[in-house]
Amino acid sequence: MHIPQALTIAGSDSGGGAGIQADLKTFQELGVYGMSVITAITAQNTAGVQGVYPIELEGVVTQLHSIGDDLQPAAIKTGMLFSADIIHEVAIAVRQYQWNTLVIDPVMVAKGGSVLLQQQAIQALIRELLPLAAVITPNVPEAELLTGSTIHTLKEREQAARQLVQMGARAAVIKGGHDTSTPQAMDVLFDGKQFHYVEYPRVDTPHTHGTGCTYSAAMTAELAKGNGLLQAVQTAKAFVHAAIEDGLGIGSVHGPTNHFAYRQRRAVR
Ligand SMILES: Nc1ncnc2c1ncn2[C@@H]1O[C@H](COP(=O)(O)OP(=O)(O)OP(=O)(O)O)[C@@H](O)[C@H]1O
Ligand SMILES: Cc1ncc(CO)c(N)n1
Repeated sequence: MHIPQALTIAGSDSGGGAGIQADLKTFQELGVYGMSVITAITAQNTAGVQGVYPIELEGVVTQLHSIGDDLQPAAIKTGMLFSADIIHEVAIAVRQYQWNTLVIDPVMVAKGGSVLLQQQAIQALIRELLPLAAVITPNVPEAELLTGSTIHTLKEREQAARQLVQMGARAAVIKGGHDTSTPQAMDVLFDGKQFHYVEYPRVDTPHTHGTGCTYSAAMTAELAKGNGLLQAVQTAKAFVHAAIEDGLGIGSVHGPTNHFAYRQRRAVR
């Protein structure tokens, strides 16, 4: 039996809603065998981030080699990378092991404002990792920092997606989760040739902890199965929308999404 395999390189979220935990749950729900390289431990819950503890560089490098020397992930995603040094080592491993289907979720700050990527690491992300990306999935504030442009309108989002491709990514998805001015949560995909618009109604809920991680992990899982990018983005959008809509009501503040929801809905159909 062939099981598609995927790798996440990201931070641990003790609360289980974002980071490595969200990624592995999403891989499993979509029928993909998940592996992980942990870059940092965060002490985190639905109220916020209580602590960030980066893994020492040698520990990250050894994990990368443990995977690359033995296992063959068909798709890889990055989430919280924290430092320029970690980004540098990840870029070396991506090239060495020819991890060509790379999804970059350029995680920079948690929803409560805690720093998950050091300021001086943004340039390393742009220079070293972005040119290796099959797709990069920033939200609007992340896209602004990566491109150096302010983004208010749809035209500006399209321009930013095009610019990220000019900067070396093969494709870019600019997410619309932060734009509460429209009733639709619309994401713009530029695949290097064309724009595609993937949207679902915005869900009025405080329980959106880990949406970005879950979305990019679902995309990675679908790419690991051999699906094309547009199909992967569409399935990922359906997955994260179900996860937001059927929120679990766990924790006291910004609860996690429901990683079971997409599979459970399909089972009852
Ligand atoms: N309230 C909502 N209702 C419906 N869809 C949403 C909502 N919030 C976010 N989304 C969708 O969830 C996906 C993840 O986007 P989001 O903008 O939340 O990512 P993010 O800000 O990177 O998340 P994170 O804070 O977890 O890093 C996108 O497809 C976005 O459109
Ligand atoms: C570990 C981790 N990665 C990513 C995010 C962004 O949601 C988070 N809150 N925590």
